[in-house]
Amino acid sequence: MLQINDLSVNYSGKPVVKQISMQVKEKQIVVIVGESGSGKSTLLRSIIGLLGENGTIASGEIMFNQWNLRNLSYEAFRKIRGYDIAMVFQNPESFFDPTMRIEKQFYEFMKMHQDITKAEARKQVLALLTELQFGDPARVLGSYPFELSGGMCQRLAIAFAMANRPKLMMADEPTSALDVTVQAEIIHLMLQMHRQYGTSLLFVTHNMAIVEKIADIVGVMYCGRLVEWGTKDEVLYHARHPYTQILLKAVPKLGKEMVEASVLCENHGKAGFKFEMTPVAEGRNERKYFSQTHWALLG
Ligand SMILES: Nc1ncnc2c1ncn2[C@@H]1O[C@H](COP(=O)(O)OP(=O)(O)OP(=O)(O)O)[C@@H](O)[C@H]1O
Repeated sequence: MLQINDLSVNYSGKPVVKQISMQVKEKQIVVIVGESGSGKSTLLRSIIGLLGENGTIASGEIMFNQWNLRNLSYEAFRKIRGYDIAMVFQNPESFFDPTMRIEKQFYEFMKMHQDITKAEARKQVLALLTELQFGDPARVLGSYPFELSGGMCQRLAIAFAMANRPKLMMADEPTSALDVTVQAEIIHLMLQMHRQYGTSLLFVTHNMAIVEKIADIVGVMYCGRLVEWGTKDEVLYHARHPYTQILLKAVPKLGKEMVEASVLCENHGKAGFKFEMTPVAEGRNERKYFSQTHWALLG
């Protein structure tokens, strides 16, 4: 679905993303990790065509289905953005227009891509929010962004991104500005979208717990390069690049002193998340131990 070949990106002539090749297949979840400043956000922004004034694609191609996104006109790109490819950003509050009620913002967005009436948009959005277990969707639609919490705004931003049922949803650290319980809710919501609609996800995070929880494929960026690429198990348990090995070692140590957490995340929505902490016995299955412990770091 998304195929990137030999992509290099500069800011004011300075290389920031260097010769990256990667792909996201249908219904796949790809997670990109890497140190701060390694170019993760720039990679996502170049895909969606939002590099800003001083950013340029120096070489390479970005194929999305039949389109080479580099060659598209502004108008053609605008049609794909928000319809076939959607993006969720880090700070939910800045995503919405503070002067407009949420309902109007959904309508304005949806009518950019669909021939739709206000009433039909409202019906569809109410159905979507109900499906996503928003309590009192009508009240949410009637609110201004400042009347909603950061977590609610981010969940809405995801619903917003899903309003046109994109094939690919990209998310740039969508949880880092939120508290840990809400972080878990956001991940749960994205997984729900993925399962329900088969939406592919391309996700940037610093949080290895999220990698362990959701990734099919993991890419590791270092100094603008994609230095590791493979299935989650390949990267987490058989990392080849020294940077990945260091990154994994830097994750809070898995020792006897750590606790295991049973995360009842599938029950989320009604009762919220619960973390049940019990001591870990020595010799326990390492994979399960890793997964649950790290996921617990979210909470
Ligand atoms: N608009 C810009 N103009 C000039 N340099 C920029 C711009 N945006 C980012 N950079 C620089 O490009 C490099 C890559 O930034 P980018 O935000 O893509 O990294 P990142 O891996 O997403 O980092 P983080 O994890 O901290 O968000 C950094 O050195 C950053 O300072």
